Amino acid sequence: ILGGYEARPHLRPYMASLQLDGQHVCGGFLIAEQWVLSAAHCTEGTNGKLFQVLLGAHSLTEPEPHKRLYRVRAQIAHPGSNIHNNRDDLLLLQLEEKAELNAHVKVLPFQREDRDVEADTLCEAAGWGTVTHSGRRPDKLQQVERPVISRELCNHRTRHDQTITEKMMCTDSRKKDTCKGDSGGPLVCNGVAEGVVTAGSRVCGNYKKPAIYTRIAPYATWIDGVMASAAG
Ligand SMILES: NCc1cccc(Nc2n[nH]c3ncnc(Nc4cccc(O)c4)c23)c1
Repeated sequence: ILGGYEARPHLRPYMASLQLDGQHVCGGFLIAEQWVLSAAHCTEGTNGKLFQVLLGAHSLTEPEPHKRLYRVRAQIAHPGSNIHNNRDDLLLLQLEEKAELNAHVKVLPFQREDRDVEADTLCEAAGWGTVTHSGRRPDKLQQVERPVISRELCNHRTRHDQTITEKMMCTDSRKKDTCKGDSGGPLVCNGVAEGVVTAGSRVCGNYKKPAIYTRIAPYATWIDGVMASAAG
């Protein structure tokens, strides 16, 4: 997160850190007791290795009550996701067991009504992604508030030039923005997860490249289907 600030500890008890060999790679969030939603692009370069999921954390390194690392039973990327574009950039992770819910570990509801969030709506992104252009990584969860911009503006030829589909949304990226390692985290508007951070052009903090999110509502049926079929 560029231009943000340290989150109030455990005020975002749904936040997950997707880790490989103890290293934060991507964000994610708890959508059900045994399921975390993140971004398919997060599996790039992981060589098919399964993530471990850190829940209940504020600091990535300090011991904290209710902080716990979960093994992953399955990672299911949306069938439409691919390395060449940002379309269908969603990843479902089934935890080895149900997460123990408490004050620091909670499920975040996601939007099921497929209607665009109005432009200028203030939403929040949070993550343990880089906090400087030189790539400094924070130990504690960061957050930033960003206004939604219209798809029309985001698709302008000087911005993302007609690549933003009706299954994506954008926020202004002037100075305050998501960045490397924030992918997979939720964009929360009025307490509901409306989008999942996708890297897009990978540019951070430049108003010419607004931040892009995969809207969740269009994928509610897919998400429910995967969770139902793997249940049991
Ligand atoms: N703001 C959109 C967004 C959301 C999520 C991730 C991203 N960026 C990135 N995702 N993956 C990356 N691998 C390498 N570099 C990256 N961005 C980068 C790194 C240093 C300085 C800088 O200005 C930008 C990214 C960008």
